[in-house]
Amino acid sequence: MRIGCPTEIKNHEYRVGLTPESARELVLRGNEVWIQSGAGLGIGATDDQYRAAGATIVDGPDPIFAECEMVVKVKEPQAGERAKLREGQLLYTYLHLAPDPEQTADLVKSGVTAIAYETVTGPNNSLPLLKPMSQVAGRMSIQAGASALEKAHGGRGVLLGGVPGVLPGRVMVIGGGVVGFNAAQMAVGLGADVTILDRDPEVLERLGTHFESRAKTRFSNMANIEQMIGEAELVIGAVLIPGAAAPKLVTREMLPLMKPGAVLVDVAIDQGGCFETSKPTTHAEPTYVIDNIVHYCVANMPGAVARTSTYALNNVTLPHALRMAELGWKEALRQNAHLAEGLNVHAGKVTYKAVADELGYDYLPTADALA
Ligand SMILES: NC(=O)C1=CN([C@@H]2O[C@H](COP(=O)(O)OP(=O)(O)OC[C@H]3O[C@@H](n4cnc5c(N)ncnc54)[C@H](O)[C@@H]3O)[C@@H](O)[C@H]2O)C=CC1
Ligand SMILES: CC(=O)C(=O)O
Ligand SMILES: [Mg+2]
Repeated sequence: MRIGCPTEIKNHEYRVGLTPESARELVLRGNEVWIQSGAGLGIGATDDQYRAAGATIVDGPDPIFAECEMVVKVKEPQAGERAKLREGQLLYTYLHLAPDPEQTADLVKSGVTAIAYETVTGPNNSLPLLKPMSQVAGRMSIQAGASALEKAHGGRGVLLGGVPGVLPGRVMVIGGGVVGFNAAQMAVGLGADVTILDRDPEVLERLGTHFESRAKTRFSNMANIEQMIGEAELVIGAVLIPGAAAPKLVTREMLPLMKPGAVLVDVAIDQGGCFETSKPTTHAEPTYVIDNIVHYCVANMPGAVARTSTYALNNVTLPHALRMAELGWKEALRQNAHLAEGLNVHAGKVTYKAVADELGYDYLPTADALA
């Protein structure tokens, strides 16, 4: 199969879909790999490293979109990229369609077959192609929040760990999955006063067993969120209903309950955000202030630590890419029900139920798309 990897063009996105090492694995199995010149520079990978791996370097993205059967990326295709997608082409990347009607309409119109990393499943309801980026974003969320809490950045002027004689800052993590767990780990490590809220009793139990007395857990409901929001210096939004738009758990009316200069970090912004006042920001301008509350809502947080993130992402995306290259996407999805969960759009139809429901499309079950 001919597989192409263009340079990412989203604001401050430095990751790349294929590392030179991944390109080599694909080439070793008889595939042709085309890499846009410069695509790897954000992780320090040169064109020569890709050439040494057996890849072909091409100028600009056009040859890749025009002539490759599978396009491997990181972030959702931007408008200019979507215009280049073709019927029968396979797109393998993060999509986050539920909060993104424009992207969904363009993908449907293009006829492309699109597999979203974030809805590919694994055993025990896990999301293995989202997990490494959630680990990165969860850890980064505390760094980002700590920085936003500094006075010069609009924050309350609180050091999360406190100092001897002064209490630490209070961190409230809403959603105790991969992002929430990693955020809590970092916050606990800094010495902050940490509470994690989730609505899944098994998740709460796991967190309680892991953190013991180093972090508190609490059931997530409106009463508890409303009561705790007034005490927190830093609130991390880390909920997910797979494939669906995030529920709004902190409303605009709740902001006056918060301490002036407190910080909201909405990691769930890629699924539309779990705070009513969240809107996507970029690494160039990551924060804004509403009602004295600092909001950080960067939708591609892992792009800032591109090297770590790209290698972590390739570790989990490559095995499926190799199988789709070997078997063709249809047969690979027939043989692997977890990968089949990744199919979001095919030949002009939405094939992921939560996306179809959210955006009002007819839903084509994946089984029908594979028939
Ligand atoms: N902004 C960024 O750069 C990045 C964003 N993300 C996003 O972060 C979000 C979280 O991802 P993961 O932690 O991997 O998901 P996950 O599935 O591991 O965890 C989500 C947790 O939210 C909980 N939850 C659902 N509804 C809730 C509610 N009403 N109250 C409290 N908890 C609730 C679930 O029980 C689950 O434990 C996703 O939207 C993901 O796409 C992930 C990586 C990077
Ligand atoms: C998951 C996601 O949105 C990211 O890694 O950018
Ligand atoms: Mg997006």
